[in-house]
Amino acid sequence: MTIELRGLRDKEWDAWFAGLEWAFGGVSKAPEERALWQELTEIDRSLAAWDGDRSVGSFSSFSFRMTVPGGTPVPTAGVTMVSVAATHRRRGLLRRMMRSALQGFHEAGEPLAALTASEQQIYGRFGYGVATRAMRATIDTARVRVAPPAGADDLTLTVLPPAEAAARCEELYARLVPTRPGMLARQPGWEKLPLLDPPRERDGASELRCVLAERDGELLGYARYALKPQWEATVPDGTVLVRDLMAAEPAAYGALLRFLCETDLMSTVVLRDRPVDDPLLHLVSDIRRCQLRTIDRLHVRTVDVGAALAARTYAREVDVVLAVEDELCPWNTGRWRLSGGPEGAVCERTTDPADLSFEHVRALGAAYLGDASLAALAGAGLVRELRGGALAPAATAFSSAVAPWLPHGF
Ligand SMILES: CC(=O)SCCNC(=O)CCNC(=O)[C@H](O)C(C)(C)COP(=O)(O)OP(=O)(O)OC[C@H]1O[C@@H](n2cnc3c(N)ncnc32)[C@H](O)[C@@H]1OP(=O)(O)O
Repeated sequence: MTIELRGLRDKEWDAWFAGLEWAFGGVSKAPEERALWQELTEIDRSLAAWDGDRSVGSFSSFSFRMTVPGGTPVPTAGVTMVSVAATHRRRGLLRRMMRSALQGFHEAGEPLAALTASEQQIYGRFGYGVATRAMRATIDTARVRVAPPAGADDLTLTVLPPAEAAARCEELYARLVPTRPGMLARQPGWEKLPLLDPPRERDGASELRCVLAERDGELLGYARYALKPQWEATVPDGTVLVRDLMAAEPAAYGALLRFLCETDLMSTVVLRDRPVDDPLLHLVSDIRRCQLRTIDRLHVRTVDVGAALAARTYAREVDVVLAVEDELCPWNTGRWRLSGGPEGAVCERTTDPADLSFEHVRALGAAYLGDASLAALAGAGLVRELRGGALAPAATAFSSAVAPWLPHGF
């Protein structure tokens, strides 16, 4: 039977989203979360696959602006809500939707696409590389101390319901977005995402709380967290579950981490979605008792190689010819001269011989925000040095002083 692929219509959203929920295990989202995803869905960027009157595939994207090295926000298609019904899987439906979407992003002038994946192994074949990683720390606070931060004496900490502080937290978040490649500027509606706290999903934990760090009334950091009390016989053994922690200065960061780690009756603090260069690595007394784990987070695809490479800056002067092969986005295939440095760059087609070859376009996505080093990618055979001496300076140029980071999925 022929599967019809077409744009989603408003009135079809429920059936379309129900198909997505079923593909993700069949548990419906809590009503408030479902309502938020409906509000956030950009209908005109959503694809639906129909087998007769049955919705058998979903695909959407958000019109994000992502911080790239240099701090500029760049239009980025945030691929999301991807599913194919179990009855129709592995017949190329996702590939069809992806091809059609990438063509659309290209025509709309969005040089980048990005996603957070349900399974890491799905998207490399479509040219997405792992561009940011997320660190999780499970801190044994009975053994681990956080040193008192310098400059924190005049900070005030206040705990209150997250909704009461939401507007001020969003303001601080917006100030921090340009400071890390990978961060996404939040559009209207997105500020509700970190506040979602459906009671049925708390699994024995408290409702969310927000702790603010302020100096003379100025907000310098915040953390949103829940407490999960537990007792081992008569010994308190609770957990602090940290949803997010953002700080504009080291003293505020240190004060918040110390506050969370010193919560009475709690013996574990779990921080998820931290950058891989999180300051906690240097503040805790015993890193081995923090059970660090790193996973892939943001997968990035260069939809338009020339525009994408020209949109970021480079850590040092670079003048290099890159050879790219791109089956899914054939407009990228060819040779590109990238020249520029810390102030900006241009990237144009050339017929000059290539210095570096990207054996798979996903390597370009992995290196784009500065997380994966070109040298490491070359070590894995994904980048090839065609002119001796070209790799090392290009690897330095692509690097980022701070680890790229996205503190949430979408
Ligand atoms: C950004 C996001 O929204 S992430 C969410 C992704 N969705 C889910 O995980 C929900 C559950 N899974 C599904 O709905 C489906 O299995 C999907 C969407 C992942 C895949 O859809 P399909 O239509 O089966 O994929 P399609 O047939 O186009 O496969 C294309 C290729 O990807 C491979 N592939 C697809 N899914 C997977 C997977 N989960 N693991 C490994 N390989 C996969 C296929 O084998 C095929 O490989 P090939 O190019 O070598 O032939």
